[in-house]
Amino acid sequence: MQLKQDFFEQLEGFYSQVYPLPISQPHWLVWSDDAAALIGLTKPTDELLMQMSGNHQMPGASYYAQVYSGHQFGGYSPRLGDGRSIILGEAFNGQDAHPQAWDIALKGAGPTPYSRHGDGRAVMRSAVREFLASEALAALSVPTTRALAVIGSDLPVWRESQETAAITVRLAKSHIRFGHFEYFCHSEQGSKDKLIQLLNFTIAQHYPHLSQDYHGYKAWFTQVVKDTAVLIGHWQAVGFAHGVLNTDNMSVLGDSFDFGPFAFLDTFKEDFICNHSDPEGRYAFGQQPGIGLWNLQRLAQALTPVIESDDLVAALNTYQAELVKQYLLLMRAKMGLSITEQIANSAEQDKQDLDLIGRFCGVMQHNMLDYTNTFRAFGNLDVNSAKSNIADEIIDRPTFDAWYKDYQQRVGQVTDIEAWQGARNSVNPKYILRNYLAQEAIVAAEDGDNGKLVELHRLLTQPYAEQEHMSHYAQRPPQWGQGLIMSCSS
Ligand SMILES: Nc1ncnc2c1ncn2[C@@H]1O[C@H](COP(=O)(O)OP(=O)(O)OP(=O)(O)O)[C@@H](O)[C@H]1O
Ligand SMILES: [Mg+2]
Repeated sequence: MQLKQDFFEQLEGFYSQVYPLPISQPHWLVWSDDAAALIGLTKPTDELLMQMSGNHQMPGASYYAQVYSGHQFGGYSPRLGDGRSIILGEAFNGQDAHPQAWDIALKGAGPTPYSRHGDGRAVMRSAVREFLASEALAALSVPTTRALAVIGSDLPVWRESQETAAITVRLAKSHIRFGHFEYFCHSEQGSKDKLIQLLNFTIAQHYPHLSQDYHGYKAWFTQVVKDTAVLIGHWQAVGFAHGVLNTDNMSVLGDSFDFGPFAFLDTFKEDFICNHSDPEGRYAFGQQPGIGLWNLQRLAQALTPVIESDDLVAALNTYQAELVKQYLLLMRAKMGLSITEQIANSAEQDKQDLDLIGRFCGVMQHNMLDYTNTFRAFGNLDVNSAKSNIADEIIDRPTFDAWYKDYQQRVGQVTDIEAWQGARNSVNPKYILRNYLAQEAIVAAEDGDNGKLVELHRLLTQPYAEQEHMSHYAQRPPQWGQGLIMSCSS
């Protein structure tokens, strides 16, 4: 692993230098080999543990917290910033010819100038949830930040009751959020130069094919619109609810970012709310596409000193089509709706397929079916047969049967049924990070046994594989774990 310091060296005034406060009795709770490989690390050594828990200094690290603001639940917070996350620099695998650099951030490393009333810490349950969500989404090919490890400690922290602190070691291609641009537009008014400096840096680092001029800025914003649409298309298809889609939790790269009260759907419910602090459902599952656009509008507003309104609006107008395109691509694969060139270019076919998908979602909702398991059942479906075995639990049979007839007609006669089923199993996961599974792993870890956590992480790195003796992890939640709503306190 090697470290560079582009953000730190080139963007003075965009962060505060601050050192982690050491934690006592640090220990590795869980580690991701896959994430480690991204930056050329192989194993969790004792020295890395001391460095990433803030007990030893890491050679070449800079230690800083970035400043940003953001719209939270619709209202503008003029100054947020990393209140509990300290970035060490940009790490890369020195062996690669063209390495991707990843910021290393210690989330929960202690107070910073942006901590306001917070303690700068993260509790173990939230550090574990961030780790599992990052690595599970990555294994599902959903754009996301990554997590290298969780470091446990015996440091007490207070939330509703006493808990212990932990640190998630986060890897992100960038930590630049919509909120960074909002800060330099609204909170540091008159700092158009800084806005442009940040834009140029972002483009140079992450979009080197774009020019650092008006033409490039426009193209860049159009790309952010697209990447955000693609991200949300992924979430809607995989059944992921983020829970806190404030603009300070939106990465400009379109990666899933900041995992708090998120949930993967168990029972399909369009208006499912996973965040205890969101009784009105601003961030309910089905609201995410609209919220993605609302957040992009806030980013657009912050860019008005640099980009003409007409150009911003033109870019925003591409959002819906991009999202639908991505969603259709993924849903057609999940359901085995073939895509020929003719289909790919037919707006009428898009409409018909969206209707077919929507009717199926209606069936799932009405019959309270499990989202993941219902799609996984397409891998056993004899689609040539007039009788479907997708789900036994369907109560409203006539609606389903009518749907199934139309579905069969769209799919047509399948000649190689095994190949067709195999293709479904390669895109419909058997294992997802169900909230109750995370909860069971956390409770065991709080009792000093991280075995379940390690096993769950390993399982989720191969979500499409059958994995012998693991089928119990694919079960719907027991009663206590149904519709778990997480609190924001973390
Ligand atoms: N325990 C804490 N101490 C200090 N600041 C905190 C604490 N918890 C949250 N914050 C700050 O409150 C704001 C909103 O928190 P939010 O939960 O969105 O982010 P986060 O989970 O802390 O971090 P990130 O967005 O980097 O993943 C951020 O500025 C965050 O740094
Ligand atoms: Mg956040």
